Amino acid sequence: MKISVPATSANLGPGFDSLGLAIAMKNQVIIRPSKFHSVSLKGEGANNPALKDNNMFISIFNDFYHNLAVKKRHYRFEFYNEIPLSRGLGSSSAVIVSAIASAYAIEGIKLEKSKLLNLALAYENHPDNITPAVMGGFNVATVQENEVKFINKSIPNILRAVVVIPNRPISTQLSRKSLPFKYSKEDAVFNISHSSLLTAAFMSEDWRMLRTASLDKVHQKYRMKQMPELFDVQKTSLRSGSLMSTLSGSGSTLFSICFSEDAKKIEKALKTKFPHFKVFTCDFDNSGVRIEI
Ligand SMILES: Nc1ncnc2c1ncn2[C@@H]1O[C@H](COP(=O)(O)OP(=O)(O)O)[C@@H](O)[C@H]1O
Ligand SMILES: N[C@@H](CCOP(=O)(O)O)C(=O)O
Repeated sequence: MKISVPATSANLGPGFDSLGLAIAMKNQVIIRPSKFHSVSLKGEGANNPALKDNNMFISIFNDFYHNLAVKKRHYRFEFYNEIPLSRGLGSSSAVIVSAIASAYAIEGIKLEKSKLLNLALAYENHPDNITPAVMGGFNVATVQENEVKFINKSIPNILRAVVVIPNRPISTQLSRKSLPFKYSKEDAVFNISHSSLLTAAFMSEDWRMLRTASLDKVHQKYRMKQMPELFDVQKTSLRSGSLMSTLSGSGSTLFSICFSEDAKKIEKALKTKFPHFKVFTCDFDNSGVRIEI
């Protein structure tokens, strides 16, 4: 059995804890029955001892498998990870979603995507990464009475993502602690109006509106201060023709959206100016979690 889950970019500027989309970069796990429990890791995190000794996937998988399995078996888990850890590309959401989906699929129990999403919420209480990880595409999500309420839309292939991944991680948990406890009414109104405009721009495919709509006063400036070079990455991307450029999740990745024909030029400008960062162009993912039995 093979499960794959896409990387995600959350917030998209003003939509803190609410907006997110999926890109065509994924983590995959192949699970086979085996005589003993065993784990192999390739790609991102392969040299991280924490992922071998105390793997978040295995512990979440066990939470569900022990309740669902009629007859417990041993498995070999082969992980092929493309999503870097703690770079703001939803690595933890991908793990949560794939672990829950795997436990159900291995027992042959059908799991609706909406139920998977609500189960994932117990492990990550903001829905902006888990929703695109499950659904793919662009998503607006909120949580009401422990349920994710969301609207999803596919992203057309006239658009590309340009991704800049710094060599330093930022932990989501710590990064959230660097944010203010209170905001002024002006900042709240600014973000509500921009987030609404950004959502309307995605829904009506008014891509020229993204540049104005993606401005934010709630989180980016506080977080980007930890890595001031990111302000320069953002400026370079916008000057080179991006439609929008925002901190991805809690960082440290800077995420830009552009018309497909502009992607190479933007990628080249960013690679030239920031040779120490990983820069690449990527498609969007409109499918979300995939299970192949
Ligand atoms: N492929 C993986 N396998 C197991 N655990 C992972 C994997 N990727 C991420 N994690 C867990 O998620 C944590 C990173 O989560 P977080 O700081 O929220 O970063 P991100 O912004 O990438 O979601 C890691 O420290 C690790 O515990
Ligand atoms: N809304 C969250 C998103 C965190 O995304 P991640 O990919 O950095 O885990 C936040 O801004 O903290």
